[in-house]
This record gives sequence, C-alpha cells and structure tokens, in this order.
Amino acid sequence: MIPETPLGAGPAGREQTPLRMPDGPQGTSVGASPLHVLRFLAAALQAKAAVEVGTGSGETALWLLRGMVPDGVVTSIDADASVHREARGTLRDAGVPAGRTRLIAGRAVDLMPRLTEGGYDLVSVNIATTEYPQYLELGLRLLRPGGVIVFAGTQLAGPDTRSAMAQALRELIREVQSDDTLVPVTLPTGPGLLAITKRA
Ligand SMILES: C[S@@+](CC[C@H](N)C(=O)[O-])C[C@H]1O[C@@H](n2cnc3c(N)ncnc32)[C@H](O)[C@@H]1O
Repeated sequence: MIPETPLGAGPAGREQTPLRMPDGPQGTSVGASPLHVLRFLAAALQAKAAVEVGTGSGETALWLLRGMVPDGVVTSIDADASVHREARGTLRDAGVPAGRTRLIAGRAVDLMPRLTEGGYDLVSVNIATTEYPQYLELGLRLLRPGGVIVFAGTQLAGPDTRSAMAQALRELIREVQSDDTLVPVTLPTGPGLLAITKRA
C-alpha cells in the first residue's frame, strides 16, 4: 500500500493560500484549453485529492493544484522516473509547497490499485492509450461519489480509424454508455477531453 499523504498537512508555519495565475491581460479571454478545463473541474469539485496519470513536465499537476483547495494534494504517476526532476522544478518555480504533490514512479496500471478506494475527487489520465477501459475501471475505483475522471487526448484516437487506440476508445465509450451511474461529456479542446462523473 502506498502511504497516503494526510490531507491538510501543509508545511509547518506556512499559511496555505490559493495558487493564483494570470489567464492573460485583464478583460480578454479566460481560456478554453484542457488545462483551463482541469483547473475549473478541480475548483468546482473543491478537490482535496487528485490523481494524475502521466506527470510529464508537471504543468498539468500545477494547473490541477491551482484549482484545488489551498491544501489539496496531487498524486502524480509517471512510468519514466526521470521526468519527475523536471516536474519538481516546474512546481517549485511556481511556488508549490513540496507537501502538495506526491510524485510516484511506475506504471499507472500497477500503482493505481494501491491507492485508496474512493479517496479522490478527481482523476486525470494524461496519456492517449490502448488501455482506456482499464484506466476507466482503475480510476472509477479511486473516485468518491460525485468525483470526475478526465481522459485527455481522446481525439488522437480517431473514432473512425481501426487503430488499437481507436478501438480502445470505442470500448471505453461503450462501457460508459452502458453504466447508468456514469455521466459523460466530450470536450473538443486541445487533443480532446472525455470527462465522466460518477453519480453521487
Ligand atoms: C503527454 S505526457 C504528460 C504531459 C503532462 N500532462 C505535462 O504536464 O507535461 C505523458 C506522460 O505519461 C507517461 N506515461 C506513459 N505511459 C504511462 C503509463 N502506462 N503509466 C504511467 N505513466 C505513463 C510518460 O512517461 C509521459 O511523461
């Protein structure tokens, strides 16, 4: 079992404040990118705990944290341990206290089953994959009722192609459509998002 970070355990003596970020010059667009969507969802859910699959540069984790409650924690998994160095730099440069992220190296399919069932408000899958259905099952297990799982890059799968990724995406959609406890939406931003909430 991966030890859970106690929520609300910020660095001693440091007041937890929201991580603010500019969207652009005042009075212009507020943004419609996948990152804006993730930040919005994290804020709307008042997310205290999120799981991210695919840490990469740390940029997505940063935007999730900007939407989450001030002491919220992102658990971010990447199969490539070397990316966590860059991600730590991204988060540190943005002023994120170290206690707000847990960066874990390994394959998400191996690590997600070790996270606490029902312990998360939001799961963000940042990889376009042939294992979409498996990530749906693993991610839904982690969500509290009313939580949301977001798949990024779904338009890369091209639903009318015969690629393994497209087939996996179709299977994912079939599974979502056949489950009355799930409410999905496709968002045509960036490489495509599929967001699914688990009814409370
Ligand atoms: C598109 S990048 C994520 C970019 C990230 N959102 C960012 O802010 O930079 C995908 C990442 O997922 C990782 N990855 C790919 N397959 C994985 C798997 N099965 N389990 C965990 N991480 C994986 C890759 O190593 C890569 O760093």
